[in-house]
Amino acid sequence: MSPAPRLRVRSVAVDVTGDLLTRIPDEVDPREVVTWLREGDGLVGWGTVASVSTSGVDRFEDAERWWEALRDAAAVEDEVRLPGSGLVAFGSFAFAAGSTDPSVLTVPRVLMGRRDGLAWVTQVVTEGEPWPPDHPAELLGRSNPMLGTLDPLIEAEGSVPASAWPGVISRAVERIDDGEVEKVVLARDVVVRHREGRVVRLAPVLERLEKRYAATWTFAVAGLVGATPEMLVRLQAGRARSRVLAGTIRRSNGIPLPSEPAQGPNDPRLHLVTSTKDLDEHAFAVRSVSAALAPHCSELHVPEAPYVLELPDVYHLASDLTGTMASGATSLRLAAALHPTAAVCGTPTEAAARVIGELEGMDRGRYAGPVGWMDGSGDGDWGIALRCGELSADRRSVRLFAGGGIVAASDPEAELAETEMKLTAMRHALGLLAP
Ligand SMILES: C=C(O[C@H]1C=CC=C(C(=O)O)[C@@H]1O)C(=O)O
Repeated sequence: MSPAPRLRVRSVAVDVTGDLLTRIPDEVDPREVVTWLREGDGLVGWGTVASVSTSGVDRFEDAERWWEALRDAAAVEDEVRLPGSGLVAFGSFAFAAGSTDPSVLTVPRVLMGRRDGLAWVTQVVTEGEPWPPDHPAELLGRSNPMLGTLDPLIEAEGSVPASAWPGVISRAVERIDDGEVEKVVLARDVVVRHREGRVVRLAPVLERLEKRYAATWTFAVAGLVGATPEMLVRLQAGRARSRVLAGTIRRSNGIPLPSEPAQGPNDPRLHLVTSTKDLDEHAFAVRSVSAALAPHCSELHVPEAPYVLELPDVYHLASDLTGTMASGATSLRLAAALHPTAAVCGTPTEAAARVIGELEGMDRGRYAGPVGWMDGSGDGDWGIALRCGELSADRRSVRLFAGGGIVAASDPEAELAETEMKLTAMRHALGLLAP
């Protein structure tokens, strides 16, 4: 593991209107773009001033140790003092300890933030490096004229062809019937390439995700890009929150949000909240999150019943858990304690992870792992990397992922359809589907 450098950090309040994504310069390496956005607020940055790669079972602890050393050595001038100002690291962690894809914590050179009408720019240099010549506000005067232009892409099958997916699900249902697991979450991938073999630009993809999926967290970290509706854990001023999702039904049509009026007995939302299969799937996920959060909290509120979260393509069963922290753990440590929840792995966890390894036929990489950011106080947001794709090392292709929770009552064809619905977010953002 590389030693942590000494950093100088300054955050300055600025005026900014419009989309933060328009400020990402086109010449920036797409794997160095970092984003965490929701409804226009959040963080957008680029460049790498310091980063660490970790792997294996200690990937979280090693990253946290590096972060502590970096933070302790950094000289920070922060006139903003909001969550996300000052020294901030973005992170993305592999789903499995055995993954060949490294986990990453990275500190961007430039980070723009906006929160409740206040905006700021953070710049970071290493000790001995000069500050960039431009005033931070000048960064905000620029906008990328190529942002609306999508790259021409083509899609190919991933590790397991779609036609073979129902067979994989049937094998999972057999393992459930045999009593090996109660629930297992299985995922598949598809690969998207630049038609002309060029680098895939991420900023236009992020812009489309942010516009269409306003209720999700649009993220980019080290080439992993997506719009996740699931918050693994948010830690802010001693309060921990988690949004648990599991249980999905397709929206009947593309009626725009906000909430459609009830459509009577055929309303898919009604079907979802009364479906034993989905409620069971959801209950496993809530139990796994509350069991992992409870040891860190003096008080934990777990809702008795889920609500329906509405996204443009699907409805999910959702539960928001809130707790008062007692352990003093950082947001990253909490994310490590919670990962993998039964929303992305299964129940019991170890047996489900084994079944995933045997049936999926692929390395998930950082899909379904924690993704997010943390500031110098340890507060931060860690989502679960869903509805996402990972840019290849040569930046010319993106692997998209989608999965679903399998329980005894799961229907293999319906599970294939569910992964197709979940792939819609990235396919749309990449321009593979009509608007
Ligand atoms: C595993 C995924 O979704 C999870 C999150 C919400 C609903 C899920 C479900 O209903 O199966 C999954 O647990 C995915 O999007 O790839």
